Amino acid sequence: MKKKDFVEGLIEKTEFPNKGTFAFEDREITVKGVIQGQRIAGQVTKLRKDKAVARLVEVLEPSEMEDGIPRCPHFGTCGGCFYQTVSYENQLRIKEGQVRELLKDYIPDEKWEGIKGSPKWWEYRNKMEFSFGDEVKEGPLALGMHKKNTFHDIVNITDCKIVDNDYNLIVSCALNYFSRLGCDFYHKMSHEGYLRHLVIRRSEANGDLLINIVTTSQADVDMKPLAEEMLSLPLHGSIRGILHTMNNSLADVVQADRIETIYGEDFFYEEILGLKFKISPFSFFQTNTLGAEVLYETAREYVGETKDKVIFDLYSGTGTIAQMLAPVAKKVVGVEIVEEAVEAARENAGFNGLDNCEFIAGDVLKVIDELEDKPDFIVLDPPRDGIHPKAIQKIIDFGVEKMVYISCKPTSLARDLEIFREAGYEVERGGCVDMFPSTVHVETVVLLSHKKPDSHINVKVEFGEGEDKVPLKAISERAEAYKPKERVTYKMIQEYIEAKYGFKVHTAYIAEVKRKLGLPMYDAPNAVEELKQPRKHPTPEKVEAIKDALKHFEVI
Ligand SMILES: C[S@@+](CC[C@H](N)C(=O)[O-])C[C@H]1O[C@@H](n2cnc3c(N)ncnc32)[C@H](O)[C@@H]1O
Repeated sequence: MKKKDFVEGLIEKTEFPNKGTFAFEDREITVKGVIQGQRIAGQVTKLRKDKAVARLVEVLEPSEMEDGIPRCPHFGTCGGCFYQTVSYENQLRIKEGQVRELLKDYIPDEKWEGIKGSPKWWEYRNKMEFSFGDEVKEGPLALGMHKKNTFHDIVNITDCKIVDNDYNLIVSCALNYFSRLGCDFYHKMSHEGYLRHLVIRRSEANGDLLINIVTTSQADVDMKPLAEEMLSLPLHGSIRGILHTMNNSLADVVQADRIETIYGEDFFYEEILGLKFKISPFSFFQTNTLGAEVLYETAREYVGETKDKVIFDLYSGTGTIAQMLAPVAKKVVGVEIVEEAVEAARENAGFNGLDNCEFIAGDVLKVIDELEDKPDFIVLDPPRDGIHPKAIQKIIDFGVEKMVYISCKPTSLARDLEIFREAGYEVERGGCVDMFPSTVHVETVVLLSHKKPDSHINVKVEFGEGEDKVPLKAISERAEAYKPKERVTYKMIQEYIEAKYGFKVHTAYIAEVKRKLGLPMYDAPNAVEELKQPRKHPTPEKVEAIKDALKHFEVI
């Protein structure tokens, strides 16, 4: 086999999010963007001894899991949905299987509680970010989603099925307006051009819409006529506000240098589990409102009894979880990095009549050191990349008995669970909630609990000389033998090695040698370092020196 060769095979299994493998000649071939059971053709891009990586060229035969016709005319070209040909039941089966496989070392079968589906499979999104660009290089202006497997090309969206049709009408209206005016889109490479994104948010509770047109300030276009055209569209819902955000940053993210309200207000209201939330243009809110109710109910069940407890809601967004728990807790403290979301959370707590919530703006990693309260319980709901390893260590240092971790990326969760496990936490309950039908994404919720002894036994003894009595001398001898040894730190090992061998060893190397020897890792803050440098390994000379130090300190 050579690079660029064409290979063919039946996808035997896939791992999250959609990476499949099949056997070809004597190699295991990995290919992205496939479904278990598909027969595919690929082209080899990387070659190793008994493995290869291929790029998907064509799906030759569908999988047995694919029993539907895609609803959306953009399916296949648009980079948004992936599973439209798969029945919803099978989508859940695939996602659950992938998460189970990924977390099998952390969640035993008896602790796994399955996957819960989204109440709505279509038109479920309450927010969509469309991008301006072109469908082909130098082509006419386009507005829609990124094409599958590309960063630059856009597919015009006219009939997206995972949003309400109001979104499609607004997108077409904006595209027509800017095309008529001959406006150019912002080119990421040259940083020239005007139009960047169109972000639409919609309340599931009442259909209200908030429209945000994001541009650079490289042109001066009158947005009022566009607002009037949008307001005359035959929409199901009513437009609550139309905003124009100026963003001149080089990064391809929706953020604001300046926001102008063209029409109405710069917020709208959403309802979840009977609570009301004010949502502003830049604050995080779960994108599937009804799915979020299922997620939050699952989390609430995992949290359990909250009476008289101080709860930390870390990565709190607009404070949804905090406010759901506050009515039956002593106090809830939310920490969130987006200030606007924190302001909204405070305001929301006011609407909902809650006076035992405190919301703090800042990075969890830093704010955590300044918190005055001590938590009895912690809820974690970090962004996709998971929790900063140093923040995990600080969270562990609170020493709470239980935590709930909600994750929107199971690979990040698996990485973080390793650190929690090393600190003595194990998963007591775990399951998935699907908030993103037709896409590869899925939420996972786990309840972490600090390990306790399995059981206690009571033994009655009498001390002294004579039958059935335990002599005091024997006790003192035994106590000497069982006296806990001095805790051997990484620093002690490093100093020993430097003094004896004259070189330094990284804590990550010590951790690696300890792990290979099967030693307990509860005391390993260096897991952090290890994550940062996953590819480096100690030389045999350093391994021997570390083992020697471990023997010296009677660790082995
Ligand atoms: C997955 S969302 C969860 C929000 C909220 N729990 C909810 O359900 O709506 C993650 C949140 O973490 C916030 N965030 C990201 N990095 C952060 C950090 N370092 N410190 C605090 N908040 C952060 C994001 O702004 C976002 O609101």
